Amino acid sequence: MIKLILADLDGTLTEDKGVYRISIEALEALRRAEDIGIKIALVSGNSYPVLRGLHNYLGITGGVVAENGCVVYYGKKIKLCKNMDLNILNEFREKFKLKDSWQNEYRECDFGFTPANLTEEMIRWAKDKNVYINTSGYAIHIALNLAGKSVGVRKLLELHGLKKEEVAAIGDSLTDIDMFKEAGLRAAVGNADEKLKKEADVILNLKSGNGVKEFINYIIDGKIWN
Ligand SMILES: O=C(O)COP(=O)(O)O
Ligand SMILES: [Mg+2]
Repeated sequence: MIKLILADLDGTLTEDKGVYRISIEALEALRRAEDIGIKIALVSGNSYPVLRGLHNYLGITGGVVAENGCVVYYGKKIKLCKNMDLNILNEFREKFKLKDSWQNEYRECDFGFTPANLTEEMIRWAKDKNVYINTSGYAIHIALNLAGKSVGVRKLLELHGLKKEEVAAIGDSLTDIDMFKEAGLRAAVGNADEKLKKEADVILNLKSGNGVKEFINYIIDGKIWN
C-alpha cells in the first residue's frame, strides 16, 4: 500500500513544463491524498526556504527534499551534502556564461543556473571535478558529490520508517531518474523527458499537474480516469 508520494515541483505540480503556476488540479489531488492519510513530500531542485514554505501552505505533511537531495526536512532540517565551493561556482558560471537562479542566494550545496541546456562540455567539466551536474529543464544544477535526489529521499524514507514498496514518485525531468531509484511505483507525467519515461512504471496521459491528478486517482481508485 502506498503511504507516501514523492512529488517533483517544476514541470510536475505546475500547469505545464516551463511555467511556475501551480496546477489547481494537482493541488486538489494532493489534498485528496492527504485527506485519506497518504502523505505528500516535495522532492525538488528548488531551495529549502521555497519548498518549506510551499509545504506548509499547500497543506502537505510528507516533508521536503530540497536542493536535489542535499537538504531534507521532516520535523527537522538535515543537510546531507558538502557546502558549495565558491571557486567551483564562479568557474562554472564564467566558463559557460550562465546566469544565477534567483534562489542561489538561499542555497547551501546545490546551485542553479540558466539557460537550462546541459552540454557535453559541461558534463566533461563536472566529471573532471567530481561535481554533480544535471538539468531540471528549468535550470542546470551543480553540487559537490555525492548529490542527487536519491540521497535526500533515502534519508526521508528513513525518517518516515517506510519501505520502498510503500512509496510512489512522480516527475518530469532528468533529475527525477535518481528519485525513481528509491520508489516502488514510478510515474512520468505525459510531457516528461523521454529518458524519464523509459524508467517509469506508469506514463500518464496528461501533462504536468493534470498528470499528477491522474496518478493520484490511479493510486487511490486503482484505475486511470480523467
Ligand atoms: O530547481 C529547479 O530547477 C527545478 O526543480 P524540480 O523540477 O526538481 O522541481
Ligand atoms: Mg521537474
